[in-house]
Amino acid sequence: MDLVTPRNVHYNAFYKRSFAYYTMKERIPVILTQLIDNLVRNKDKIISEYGQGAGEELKIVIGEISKIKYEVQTNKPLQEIVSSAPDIKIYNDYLAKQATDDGWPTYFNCVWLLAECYIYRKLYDIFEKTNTLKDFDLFRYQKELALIDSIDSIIFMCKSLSDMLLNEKALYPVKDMFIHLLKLNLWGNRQDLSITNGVVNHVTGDPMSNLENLESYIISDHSEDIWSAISDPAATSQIVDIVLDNAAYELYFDFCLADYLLKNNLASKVRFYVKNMPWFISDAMTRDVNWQIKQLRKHSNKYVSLFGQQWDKHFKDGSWTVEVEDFWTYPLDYSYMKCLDNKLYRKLAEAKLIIFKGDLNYRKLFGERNWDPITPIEKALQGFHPSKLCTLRTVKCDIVCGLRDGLVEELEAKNAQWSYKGDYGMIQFCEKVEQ
Ligand SMILES: O=P(O)(O)OC[C@H]1O[C@](O)(CO)[C@@H](O)[C@@H]1O
Ligand SMILES: [Mn+2]
Repeated sequence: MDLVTPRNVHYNAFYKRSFAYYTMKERIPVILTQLIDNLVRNKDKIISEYGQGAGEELKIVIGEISKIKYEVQTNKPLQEIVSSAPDIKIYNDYLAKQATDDGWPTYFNCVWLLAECYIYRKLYDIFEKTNTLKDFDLFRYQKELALIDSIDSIIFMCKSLSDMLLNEKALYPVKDMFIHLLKLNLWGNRQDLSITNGVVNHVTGDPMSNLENLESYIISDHSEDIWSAISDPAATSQIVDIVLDNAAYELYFDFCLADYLLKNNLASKVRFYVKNMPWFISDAMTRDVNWQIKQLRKHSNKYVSLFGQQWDKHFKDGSWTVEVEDFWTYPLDYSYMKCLDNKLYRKLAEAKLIIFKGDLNYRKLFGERNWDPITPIEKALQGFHPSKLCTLRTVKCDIVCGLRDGLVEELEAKNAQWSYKGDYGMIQFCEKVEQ
């Protein structure tokens, strides 16, 4: 039995020495069990909001989630999804494409990205098929709790940034502060809820004070190149696109970075791309963005509420927008975008810089293959070059590229599972490559 994913091949839970295997074997069953527990625990709350009929439908929903768990644990084939939702054809066609002479893909013998996305898509499908719970976001309570549980750190940050972002007093040279904010933003990605299997961490302390200690954990740092791109006086576009990842703590830092871009004329418009369905537990949807702005705006701490008001204004006057696109919840890596969603590809091409947040975006950018870690980023993007782009990602799985020769071996010698916990960060940049 092969244990290790061959070079350049897609990750797949078939290879036991991979995070894909660990995800299917250990993480997904725990995540699904916790989901069921949460639904049972919040049953009364859900019924009070969605009506009596929701009580009966919750039982069906719970049965369906248990069925997915059973099918993962017994390595069943990923069946076609029966639904008229427009993205389902993409799923079913891609599933059919993965079928081999050995048969249909199964959870433990399938491209990892497809298997994991399929589970989240199936979960949404269960709710879509109800009468009363179509709009219910099964991860909503966890996302909301995540903001409440990180508010201490957010208060610290709002106070520290108030001179610069509320009163427009320069504290540092523009470039230095941009790079600080980039790094704070990177570490915000540690707080995703799927790596903790849905458990919300209490985040405390001043994030600024820890920044220096974390410097040695950044294993690839192209901050200088990102600065050059964002401050390029010859740039013809003043749009910056942020392909969001997680709501709550991470989203707070996305707002800080975006505000800084506006304040310093590094952008005149920031477009935030959200998910169109509940996704990988903590990923931000439109509702999460609106809810978060509202919570900040009405917070009792004066700095927090001033920021909330300012950001609300950015959305109201159109300098910030929330963009909903279907592609982000397809089971496909980004090399498919140009062909499959050329409109989105061209939209991204309007940006001066595209910022991709988080681990899942990293997997999708680089095709989720077992690259030699020194593979140049340009190559690993496999033709995805809509504009200048960067990724801010804490490492939560084995996919890496663009690293210095020998680095991964050094990290592995320290801890064989160095890449699994989000301890390390990567800030990588790629120029637009003309094709
Ligand atoms: O929120 P992020 O940073 O995309 O992280 C979530 C990802 O990390 C993992 O836990 C490991 O890659 C995946 O399950 C998931 O894709
Ligand atoms: Mn996420």
